[in-house]
Amino acid sequence: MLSLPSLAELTPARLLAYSLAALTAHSFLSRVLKFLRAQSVFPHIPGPPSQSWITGNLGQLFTNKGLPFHLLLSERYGGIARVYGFFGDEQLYICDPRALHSILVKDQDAFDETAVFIENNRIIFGPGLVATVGEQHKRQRKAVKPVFSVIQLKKLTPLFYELAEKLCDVISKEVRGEAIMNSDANSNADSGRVDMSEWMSRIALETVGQAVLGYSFDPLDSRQSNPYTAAVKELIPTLFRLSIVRQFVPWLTRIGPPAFRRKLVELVPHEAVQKVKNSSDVMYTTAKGILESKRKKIPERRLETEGPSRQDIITELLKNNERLPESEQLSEEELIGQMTVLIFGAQDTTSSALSRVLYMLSVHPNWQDDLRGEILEALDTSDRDGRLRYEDVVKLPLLDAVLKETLRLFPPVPFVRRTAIQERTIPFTTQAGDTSSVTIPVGTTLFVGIAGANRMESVWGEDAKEWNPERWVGSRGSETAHSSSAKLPGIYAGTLSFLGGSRSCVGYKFAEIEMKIILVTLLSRFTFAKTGDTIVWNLSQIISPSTATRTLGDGGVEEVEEKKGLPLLVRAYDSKRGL
Ligand code: HEM
Repeated sequence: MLSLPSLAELTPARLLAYSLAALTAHSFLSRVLKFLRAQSVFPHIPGPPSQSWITGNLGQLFTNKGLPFHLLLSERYGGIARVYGFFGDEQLYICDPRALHSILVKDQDAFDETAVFIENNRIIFGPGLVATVGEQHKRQRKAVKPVFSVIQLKKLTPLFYELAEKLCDVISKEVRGEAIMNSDANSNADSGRVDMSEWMSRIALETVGQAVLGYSFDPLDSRQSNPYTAAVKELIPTLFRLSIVRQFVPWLTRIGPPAFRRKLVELVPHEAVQKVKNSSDVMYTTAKGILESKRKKIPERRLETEGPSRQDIITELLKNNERLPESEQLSEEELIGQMTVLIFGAQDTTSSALSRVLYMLSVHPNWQDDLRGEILEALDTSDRDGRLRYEDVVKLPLLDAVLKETLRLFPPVPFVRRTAIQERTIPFTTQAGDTSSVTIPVGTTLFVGIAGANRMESVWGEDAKEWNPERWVGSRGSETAHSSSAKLPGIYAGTLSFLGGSRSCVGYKFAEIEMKIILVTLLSRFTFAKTGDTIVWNLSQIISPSTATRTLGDGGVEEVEEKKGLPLLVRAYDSKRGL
């Protein structure tokens, strides 16, 4: 029989363990009661049936094969669909431009990041931009935004080139090595099979490491990666695997002091939880070390004059921070938080976008040829030793079109979530094209369907689901930019790929110029073609490519084995022969 402990047996640890159990049971029971009692909060909003009475549609939304389900929601149910969370909790999946304008811009103070997002990020990254809300977030944005100015990005342009050129040199070596191995085997003897997503991931981390922290994580010259690289790479997929468990983090953070919670996490016998804890520790310790070394240089005023770190973003941030009134300054922990968050926010997103561009160009060789032609012509007329100026790179029309179209159709972050912190009635357009509205009660979870919104026919026209960079070129380009009747509230080319409003991507201009310089450099030196592999794009909060191989397993059952990567046939481009 279960017996209650006597008072003397109630040690602090036991008390906390009982509190945790009581809290979880209370939350579970109140949700079950709500589920049993509830009438629909959104009876007029269509949506898919719940898959499970415990996890609703969460299993379909948070799986690495979930992207088709995300896209299906807007295709089948229009701009607003009802989906289910835990125990019948009704949530809204929103792609409608007017509704999104309310949520992200007009009524943005009424809709904030979810507690799950904030609390998880606070534990993993510390109190940086993605782990704060309200006034604290506003204060941090004010301090961080200026360090991504065009002036600062222009200063970083030589660094972007330096790293892109280094990347080309190592890829050249790899291609030559592969070509020698293939020389008597096939007709592609001068091309090599190269995993371009691996290289895009490494260049993205090295670029953000050097440009943001003034720190080299990966000299791009060996297969070895340092503990920080491994930590950053493992973090997003591991966190995505824990998506459903992470929903409970906001309750868990109410239990006991941080030291106790840390002990609890250490005791959890789960490989993924321990991986997240280790990644978080490595990122924190590295960022703290870098910040300390930069701080030491401040009194000696050596920050402006030292080697490659002279233009990095954290140095700028430290200098700006010193100039702010004390009440607006970022604390030490907030600065460490920004460092980790900037690296984390920049790496997988940029690498995903670059991989997708290279893949699309290998699927559409005509576009690849035209784009290379544009780049070579610009380089021919440039007097800058094989490099274009910031202003010239930004202006290349085909490059701009290819990047915009790829980010529109394949946004690396296909959705984010928000929670209503104040009740609001927001407008939307029904599937029949009528104007309607929906009242969103406090506590409702909303999905901002970035990928779905970026494919809405009402915004992008009948060819919304096609990859067609032409829509951004010439007169059609200005139509796309200006004359659409329904507009999305995004900061980048009217797409939601970098979101919009006060929590939009702070590094989008950085990402844009970085990606353009990497593409200019790669395309002027190589051609990219498809291999025979089947490429699948999986969701782990951020989209990434894998190869899928079908085999016949025991009993003749077909099995699919997936391996992360994007192999492409890479060949050195000879500008004289045009090959
Ligand atoms: C193709 C590349 C990128 C894409 C598609 C992208 C996309 C996004 C999106 C969708 C958000 C909103 C997240 C949310 O609300 O939950 C975001 C936020 C953010 N991004 Fe990016 N991003 C990219 C590159 C970068 C880079 C290069 C940096 C930094 C150097 C960066 C730093 C951040 C930060 C700090 C935030 C949080 C902003 C805030 O909450 O105030 N991102 N990004």
